[in-house]
Amino acid sequence: MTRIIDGNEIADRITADLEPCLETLADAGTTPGLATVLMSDDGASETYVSMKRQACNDLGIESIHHELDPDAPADALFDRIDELNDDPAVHGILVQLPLPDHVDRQAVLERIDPRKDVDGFHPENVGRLVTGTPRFKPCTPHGIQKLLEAEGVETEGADVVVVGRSNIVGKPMANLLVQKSDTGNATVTVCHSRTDDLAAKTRDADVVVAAAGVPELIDGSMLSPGTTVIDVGVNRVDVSERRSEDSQTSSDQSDTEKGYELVGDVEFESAKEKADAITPVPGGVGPLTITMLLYNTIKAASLRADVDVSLP
Ligand SMILES: NC(=O)C1=CN([C@@H]2O[C@H](COP(=O)(O)OP(=O)(O)OC[C@H]3O[C@@H](n4cnc5c(N)ncnc54)[C@H](OP(=O)(O)O)[C@@H]3O)[C@@H](O)[C@H]2O)C=CC1
Ligand SMILES: Nc1nc(=O)c2c([nH]1)NC[C@@H]1CN(c3ccc(C(=O)N[C@@H](CCC(=O)O)C(=O)O)cc3)C=[N+]21
Repeated sequence: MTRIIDGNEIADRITADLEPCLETLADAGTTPGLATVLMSDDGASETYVSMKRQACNDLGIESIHHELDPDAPADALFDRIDELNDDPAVHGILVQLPLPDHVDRQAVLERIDPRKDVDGFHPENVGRLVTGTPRFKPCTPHGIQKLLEAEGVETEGADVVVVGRSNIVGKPMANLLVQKSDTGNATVTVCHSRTDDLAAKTRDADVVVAAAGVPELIDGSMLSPGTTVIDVGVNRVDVSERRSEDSQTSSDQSDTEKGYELVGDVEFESAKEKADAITPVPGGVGPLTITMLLYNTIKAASLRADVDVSLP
């Protein structure tokens, strides 16, 4: 029987394990604060930021939110980051991506104080990760590690294919999996848009991590029996478009109301037939990303307060 991995359940368990860490910090007089910065009108970005803020409020992390007009000059964002870097109530800073075209994304990520960089995107934190001395592990790959661990999926000696080489998912995922550690020790192949014969690579894998941002790129014909499939993709696909191309698609009422449906990078129905275990979209990797953001914010606060909180 194929296991459908319940990301919400695993995320809830880790979140519950974070509660005592917050109590330890409270005893030391610290309430962690996460600043979110949104410079976009994009509906998906607004949704993700509000989910992050809600998760902070639910756990007892202070959420401090800033919005900038997408047409504002890049300097307005740099100035805001400088203020947040200097604000003692702020332990973590998350600038929601993507940013408008006129803003240099890498310059923005480098402007964030690396000790407040709870995304783990600053070059200092990337360097630490690659050299095996991580401070903040990027939330999505870290969440995937937690998910594999919770499901008892052994990475040591496993052939893992990561589809995607972005700085936010694919590359840090590959870096974590090759580390000499209990949750690493995998043999990793990183695929991307110039990869020749992707299906041959994924068919040879014990674990496939799909993070290409291409709806249903990976289907069952590209997988061997027994594979663990981790679907990172969260793609909004127009409901009417999808209905006309596939009359079998079952969309619920809420999809119709929203006008879009969430689709992963994996074609779930055919992949499920081959996989040993598979994450759904929604309800797979996404909830873990948010939980690991809370984790990193607590870590940032504990490093600053110099208090050992025994993170899970
Ligand atoms: N669940 C979660 O928590 C999160 C989900 N996401 C989702 O994950 C997906 C990936 O995000 P992100 O990494 O930011 O995306 P990017 O667009 O930054 O990167 C996509 C990567 O996939 C590669 N790629 C694109 N098309 C193909 C193809 N046909 N075959 C093989 N590789 C391909 C690209 O190759 P190349 O480098 O050659 O262009 C690139 O390396 C998106 O759907 C995003 O919404 C992202 C973050 C968190
Ligand atoms: N600085 C920065 N850091 C990020 O970590 C970051 C970012 N920018 N920009 C965009 C991507 C995407 N991302 C997601 C997080 C959670 C879900 C998530 O929880 N998804 C739910 C469904 C959400 C819905 O209903 O729309 C799920 O999969 O179950 C999805 C996507 C973080 N990202």
